[in-house]
Amino acid sequence: MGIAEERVVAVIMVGGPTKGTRFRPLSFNIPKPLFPLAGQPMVHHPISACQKIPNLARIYLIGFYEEREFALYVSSISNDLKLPVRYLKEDKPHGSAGGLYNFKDVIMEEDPSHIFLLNCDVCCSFPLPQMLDAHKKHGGMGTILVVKVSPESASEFGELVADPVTNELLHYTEKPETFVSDLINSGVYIFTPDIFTAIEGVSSQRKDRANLRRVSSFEAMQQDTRSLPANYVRLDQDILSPLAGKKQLYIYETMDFWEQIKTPGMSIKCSALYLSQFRHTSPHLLANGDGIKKACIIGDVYIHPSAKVHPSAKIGPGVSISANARIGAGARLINCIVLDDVEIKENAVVLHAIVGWKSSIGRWARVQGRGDYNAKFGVTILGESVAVEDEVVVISSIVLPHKTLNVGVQDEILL
Ligand SMILES: Nc1nc2c(ncn2[C@@H]2O[C@H](COP(=O)(O)OP(=O)(O)O[C@H]3O[C@H](CO)[C@@H](O)[C@H](O)[C@@H]3O)[C@@H](O)[C@H]2O)c(=O)[nH]1
Repeated sequence: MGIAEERVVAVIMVGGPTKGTRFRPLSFNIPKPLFPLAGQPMVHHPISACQKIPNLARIYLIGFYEEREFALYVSSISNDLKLPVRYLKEDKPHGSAGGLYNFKDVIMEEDPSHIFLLNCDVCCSFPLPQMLDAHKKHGGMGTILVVKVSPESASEFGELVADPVTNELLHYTEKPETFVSDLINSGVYIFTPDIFTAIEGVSSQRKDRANLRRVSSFEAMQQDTRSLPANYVRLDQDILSPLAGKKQLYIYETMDFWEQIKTPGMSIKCSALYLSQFRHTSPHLLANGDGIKKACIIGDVYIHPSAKVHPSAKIGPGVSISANARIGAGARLINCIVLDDVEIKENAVVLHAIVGWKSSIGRWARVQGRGDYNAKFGVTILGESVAVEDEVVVISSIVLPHKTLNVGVQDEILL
C-alpha cells in the first residue's frame, strides 16, 4: 500500500468505573483516565503521542464510563489538536478485544490501513511512528510494543518470547505463575484490520462451544473461560496467546521508560516520569522559578498558571500543582501531586503524597510517604476535602474524603 493510501486510526482503551477500584479513593471523584499526571489527564499523554503518527485520521477512546464524564475533555482536546477525538461508550465491559470489536463498524468507516491500540493505564514514551515502521517491515497482523522488566515483577504482565532475528512473537502467556521471560507486553499495539477477523473467530468458537454445552451436562458443570459470553474477548489470552508462532504477530522493543499505572502510588512515579519527559518534549510546561512564580524550583515541576506559590516555598523535584492551589511561605514539596483548590500553609512539608481536591494542610504539618510506590502504604493519599491541622504528622496513610486529622497517624486507612 502506498503512502497516499495509508490511513491510520488510534484507539485508546479507557475501561470503566469497575476497573479502577485499586485507584480508590481518587477514582471516587474522577475517572482514572482523567486523573492528572504532570498536570495533564492520564489519557492526554498517549493522545499527544498519537499526534506524531503520520496520516492519523482520528482517535477513539473506548470505555464504559458515562459519556458525559469524557464530553468536556474530548471536545477541548479535539479543538486543541485540530484532530477529531471521539468517546465511544460500551453498554457493558466486553474485554480489551471485545470492546474494540464492539465498534468495528464505526472504526472501519475511516477505512484505516492500520489501527493503533493503546491501554490508557501505561506510562511510556509511546514510540508510535517507530512501531509503524517496524510493523511495515515485519508484515503480519500486528506488532506489540514490549519492554524488559525485572524478573520478580514480570508475572504481573503478559510474558513473551520472540525470535531474536525476525522479531516474531513465538510464545505468549498472560500473567503466568511460573517464570517464562522478563520481556513483557507493554499494552501498546499496532494492527491491520485483520484483527477484527481474529476477534470474530474467538466469538464464533465460543458460540459453537456454548451450543455444544447445551447437549453435554458434563461440560455444563465446568466453570472455565469457555463459559465467558461470546462477545467478551480478551486481547491477551484469547488473541495473542493462540496467534503466537503463526507468523502473524511481531514485537518492537522499547528501551525507554515504561510503567503501569494501577495504583495512586504509581501515579506519583509516572507524573514525575512525564515531567522529566517534558524537559525534552514540552519545556514550556515546566516551571522555572521566573516570572510571577518566583519560588525556588528544583528539577522538573509543573505549576498550573492559576496556582499561587509563595516565593519562599521550595518545590521539586517531581511535583505537579493543579489549578487554584495555594502554597504558603516556607512550604517544602517533593515528589507529590497537589490537586485543584488545595491549600498548603506556611512551613508544611509534603513528600511522596497526593493531596486531594480542596484539602488543606496546616502550618508545620507533615504529609509524607516512604516513597515505595508499589507498596500498599508506600505513599500518603488524602481524598477530597481532607483537613490536616497545624503541626499534625501523617505518614504512609490513606485518608478518605471529608476527614479532619488533629492527631498524627502512620500506616493507617482512615475511613
Ligand atoms: N473499553 C474497555 N476497556 C477495557 C475492558 N477491559 C479492559 N479494558 C482496558 O484494557 C486495558 C487492559 O486492561 P486489562 O485487560 O485489565 O489488562 P491488564 O491487567 O491491564 O494487563 C494488560 O496490560 C499489561 C500492560 O499494562 C500487559 O502486560 C498485560 O499483558 C495485559 O495486556 C486497560 O486500559 C483497561 O482499561 C473493557 O471491557 N472495555
